[in-house]
Parts: sequence; structure tokens; C-alpha cells
Amino acid sequence: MKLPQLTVVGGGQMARALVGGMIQQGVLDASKLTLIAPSSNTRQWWAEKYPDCRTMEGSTNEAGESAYASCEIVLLAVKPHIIAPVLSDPNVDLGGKLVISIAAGVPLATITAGVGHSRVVRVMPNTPSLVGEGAAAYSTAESVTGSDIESVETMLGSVGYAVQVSENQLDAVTGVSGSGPAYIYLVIEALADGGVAAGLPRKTALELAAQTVRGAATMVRDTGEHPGLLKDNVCSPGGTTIAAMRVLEQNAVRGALIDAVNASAARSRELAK
Ligand SMILES: NC(=O)C1=CN([C@@H]2O[C@H](COP(=O)(O)OP(=O)(O)OC[C@H]3O[C@@H](n4cnc5c(N)ncnc54)[C@H](O)[C@@H]3O)[C@@H](O)[C@H]2O)C=CC1
Ligand SMILES: O=C(O)[C@@H]1CCC=N1
Repeated sequence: MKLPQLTVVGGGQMARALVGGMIQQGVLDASKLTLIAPSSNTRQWWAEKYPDCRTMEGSTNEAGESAYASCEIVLLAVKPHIIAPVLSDPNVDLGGKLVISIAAGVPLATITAGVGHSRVVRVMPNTPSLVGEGAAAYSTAESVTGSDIESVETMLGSVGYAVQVSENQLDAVTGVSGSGPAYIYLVIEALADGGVAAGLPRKTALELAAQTVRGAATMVRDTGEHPGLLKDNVCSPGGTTIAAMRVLEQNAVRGALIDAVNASAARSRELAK
């Protein structure tokens, strides 16, 4: 399935990852994209990267044309506190459009009230969408149709894994997979630092660390084995890994990750207020 005309509000990091991923995966033609961005640097970035797309500073241009007139889907990719000002702009008429928000914490009820109808989907994606390895969850408001869900699944499925959840689970999703790439980048950076400390060149240490994280993730996903068992398989009796595991447990890495996920989920709940 090819996506219809799409208008994206906000051209920052997550829009670049998600929409860029959809263009690269071939489900969206750049010629069907209108990107609204108040920053000229952002518009220039999109125009250079995807010359066929249309960029606009606001919801209308000097000729009075609306950024929304010909689109079927609108993707809200601005920061959570910008959602309300965007939706209260008198030039923004989202009647008859499927509206998708990726703003962390902003409830469906807030978006449907601002949009004026409930053909609205709330998504929590993540930035590895850019390379086709995203992880996303979504929840729908009441007027969303089967074909709308098909569009959302096409968008998210083209750039990785997608799952429908109940809205009250989206804060937890944010804690695990929305914010999650940042935790793993920290782990990769720290593993590479450890390799450098132990004598490896930086580049070699970073390649080994990144491939190890990728390999371990693929093992969990493809074998279906419990991660605890896969961990045990690495720990030879009296060997190197169990010595390292003891250090990780002494430093409460497990508890720190659990607390990190919960801190992100709690912040997501706070953003709803
Ligand atoms: N960065 C991430 O990994 C993830 C972000 N999100 C959500 O995505 C949304 C965007 O986050 P980022 O891309 O990280 O932020 P960002 O700051 O990189 O991008 C937001 C963009 O919106 C633009 N903007 C501000 N006011 C605007 C307006 N009135 N109309 C159009 N554009 C406007 C800004 O100039 C900026 O380029 C947030 O709501 C966030 O919660 C969700 C999942 C992951
Ligand atoms: O940090 C944030 O608020 C956004 C939402 C999830 C990932 N980045």
C-alpha cells in the first residue's frame, strides 16, 4: 500500500526519523508530502533531502493556499506543549482528515477536542524508524476506521515493529521503546569506553559494542528464548562473563534500568496535565 497525501506539522528529530524512514522504505512518495516548519533551517533541510516535497512556514502560504487542503492524513510531530497552539490556529481545519499525533503524553481526548472530531490516532514511535528498525505502539479514538488502521499499520510497519495498545499503556510504551534508544546508546558508548580502557582502538571498540547489542537483540527476537537463559549461556562456570555480571549486579544496573523506564513513564503522565 502507498500512502496518500500527507501533511506533517513539525520537521524535527522524530519527523525526520519516521517520515524519512517511510520515504526510504517506499511507502510514501516525497511528492505527496507537505511539511510545515516555522524554522527556515528545518525547511531547508527537508527541501535538500527530499526535493520533491513541499515545505511551508505555517498553515497557509502567501498565496493563501492551505497546507491541509489536499491531504488525507495529518501527522502532528511537534513538542507536546505545541499541540494546543497548532490545533487552535483558526487556519487549521482538520475536518475529514485522519489525524495522527506522536506527542508524548498528550491524551487522545485533548487531541480530539482540539481537532473537532475523533478520527485520531495517538502513536509512540522511536527514532530507529529512520533505519527500518523502529518500535511503535498506537491507540485509536472512536471514529477511526479499519482503513485508517491499515494506513497507520502501513506507516509504522514500513519502518519497524508496530502494535496496538490501550491508551493507558502508552506511558509505559514511552518508558520502554520511545525513550529506550537513548538508554541503549548510553550502553553502547559505555561498552566502547570500556573497550578503550582495556586497550582497543576507539573505532574497533564501538563497532564491536554496536554489533554486540544488535546481535543480542536479534537473539532475543529470533530464538524466542528467555533473555535470562541466553545470558546464562554466555556465563561459563568460573569464567569471564560471570565475573562481569557480578559487577553489574553490585552496581544495580537492573534496578537502574527499571527505574529509568518508570521515570520516563512518569514524565509522560506528567505531560498530560
Ligand atoms: N525524539 C524522539 O525520540 C521521540 C519524540 N516523540 C515526540 O515527537 C514530537 C517531536 O519531538 P522531536 O522531533 O524530538 O522534537 P524536535 O524539537 O526535534 O522537533 C519539533 C519541531 O517542531 C517545530 N515547531 C515548533 N513549533 C511549530 C509549529 N507551530 N508548527 C510546526 N512546527 C513547529 C520545531 O521548530 C522543531 O523543529 C514530540 O511531541 C515528542 O514527544 C515521540 C517519540 C520519540
Ligand atoms: O524525550 C522525549 O520526551 C521524547 C518522547 C520519547 C522519546 N523522546
